[in-house]
Amino acid sequence: MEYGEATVEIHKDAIKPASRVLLVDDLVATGGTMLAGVELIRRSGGNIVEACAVLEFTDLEGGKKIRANNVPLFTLLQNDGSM
Ligand SMILES: O=P(O)(O)OC[C@H]1O[C@H](OP(=O)(O)OP(=O)(O)O)[C@H](O)[C@@H]1O
Ligand SMILES: Nc1ncnc2[nH]cnc12
Repeated sequence: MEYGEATVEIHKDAIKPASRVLLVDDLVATGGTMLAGVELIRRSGGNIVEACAVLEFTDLEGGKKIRANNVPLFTLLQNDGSM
């Protein structure tokens, strides 16, 4: 997602209506992957209670975009530089 295009899919029945969802990934870089997950979960009728990741590259501002979409995001480590 960071440098091109990718597809994120979910099973139609993966999220029961009004489910409380915790969205977990290892890394937030541009935020594209997590935002695709947010959209899929919300379209499926789920409520995202919180999202979390081990590492956030703050220079890419993906975390900012996720939080701007009303998703409380917790990241364990933040690095200002994306390797
Ligand atoms: O915030 P983004 O810019 O979307 O990047 C974060 C995503 O990139 C990595 O996945 P990747 O697609 O590289 O596959 P991988 O998990 O198999 O390494 C990582 O696991 C996240 O899911
Ligand atoms: N900048 C990055 N470094 C390492 N893994 C990644 N996955 C997505 N973006 C990445």
